[in-house]
Amino acid sequence: MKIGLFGYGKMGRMIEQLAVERNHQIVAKVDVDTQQIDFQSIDCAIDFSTPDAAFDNIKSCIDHGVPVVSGTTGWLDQYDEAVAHCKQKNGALIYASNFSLGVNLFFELNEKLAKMMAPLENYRVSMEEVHHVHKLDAPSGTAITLAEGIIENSDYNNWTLGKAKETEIAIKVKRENEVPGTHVVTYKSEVDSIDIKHTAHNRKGFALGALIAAEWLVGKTGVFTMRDVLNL
Ligand SMILES: NC(=O)C1=CN([C@@H]2O[C@H](COP(=O)(O)OP(=O)(O)OC[C@H]3O[C@@H](n4cnc5c(N)ncnc54)[C@H](O)[C@@H]3O)[C@@H](O)[C@H]2O)C=CC1
Ligand SMILES: O=C(O)C1=N[C@H](C(=O)O)C[C@H](O)C1
Repeated sequence: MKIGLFGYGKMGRMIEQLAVERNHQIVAKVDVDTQQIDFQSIDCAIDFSTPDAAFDNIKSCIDHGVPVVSGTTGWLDQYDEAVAHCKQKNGALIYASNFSLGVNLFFELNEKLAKMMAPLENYRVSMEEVHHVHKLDAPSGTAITLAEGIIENSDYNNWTLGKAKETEIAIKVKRENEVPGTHVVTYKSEVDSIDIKHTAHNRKGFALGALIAAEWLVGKTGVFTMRDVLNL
């Protein structure tokens, strides 16, 4: 497959490395200073850029008939517009806040646990996410997906970075050194706590998941999630 990388930073470079191992070709490396893009040469675009660049990148790929795998976080206020645009143009799009296979299993576990905990009034849920100091957005996209998974399966109705009201999930954000990404969901009562935790040891899992999504997406039209890709 001929891949166009949109964003040639930490993730773009990691995807390049794994893509070559999987016999793909990188035909475009688009970054902030790129002037011209040969869309016709691209079978699938993979966008790991910045919150303010992602939507325009996705839109122009769709406008040029190029399927897009989007991993950039922090742009979701424009997600519905991207979905509508993709459907209108008969394009192909997958967004995931986290492409790692482990995290996608963690998302499923989180929803199941939320359902089990919902009737137990003695427990309160909270979350913590830890990332490297270069990260532009907070909370992480993954933390937002986890919070949404709890909200869909319980009486909680919102998340907050501040002091949580009765129906809100408190998310604590930490930025430390070069941490690739750690997420913890905690249910705490007076007598005990239940924690579920995912720790990324490096960026390979994110990159592999994005490549698997790209391989799956080519030849399809529509808006998809990693649930579709992994058949969860
Ligand atoms: N969904 C997932 O599995 C994961 C998502 N991410 C997200 O991916 C994004 C990128 O992460 P990193 O590679 O660590 O960041 P990075 O800062 O290392 O790379 C981002 C790159 O995008 C470039 N860029 C800026 N404007 C651009 C534009 N208009 N078009 C194309 N490129 C542009 C920057 O110059 C930089 O090289 C972040 O939003 C991060 O949260 C990161 C890891 C996993
Ligand atoms: O910026 C990162 O590095 C990461 N971003 C994603 C997020 O916001 O959840 C995924 C992963 O945690 C790494």
